[in-house]
Amino acid sequence: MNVSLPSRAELLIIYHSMTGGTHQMAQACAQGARADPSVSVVLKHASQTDTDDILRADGYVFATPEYLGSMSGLMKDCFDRTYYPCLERLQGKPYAVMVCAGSDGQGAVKQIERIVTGWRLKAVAPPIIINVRAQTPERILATKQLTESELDPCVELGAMLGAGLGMGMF
Ligand SMILES: Cc1cc2nc3c(=O)[nH]c(=O)nc-3n(C[C@H](O)[C@H](O)[C@H](O)COP(=O)(O)O)c2cc1C
Repeated sequence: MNVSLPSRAELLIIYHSMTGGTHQMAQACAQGARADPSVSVVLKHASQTDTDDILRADGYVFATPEYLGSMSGLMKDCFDRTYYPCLERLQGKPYAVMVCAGSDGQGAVKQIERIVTGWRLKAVAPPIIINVRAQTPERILATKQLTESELDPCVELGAMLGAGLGMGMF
């Protein structure tokens, strides 16, 4: 007899990072979400994320660095490749945004919010921006090491999304 188990809700965390900060944020978020074993958590680099990944998921975290006042080029490339194939097919799914920035971060948040408004996604948490206080070329290009307390909000965001998806709350 074939017994098909109900499929687990999936949280897709899409990230890009050049000097490590956003990657750590995305990993912390995944760690928080994995506290709920009923949810499948997929952590994917933006360059490896395609339309099928996005269509399959039940909720999203978009994690990007802020570069030159906007999201990173590879994160934008991910939206460029998937925006129209996913249009009208994601209505009402929950999302959150995380940005790692040198001193600002608002530009990247605004851009992502505009794009996913087109997808009719539903924001379920305020954006998280971590500022690494990097404003000289040396500090900007240095590998980032975020502290546990800086990353705590990312873990909490993941836990909230994981629990919410697990319970079918969104
Ligand atoms: C080309 C470039 C442009 C940047 N522009 C901005 C910016 O407009 N605003 C800002 O707050 N930080 C800016 N930064 C700083 C980065 O956001 C910061 O270094 C952050 O750690 C990047 O995330 P990552 O460590 O995940 O790569 C810039 C960094 C680079 C390399």
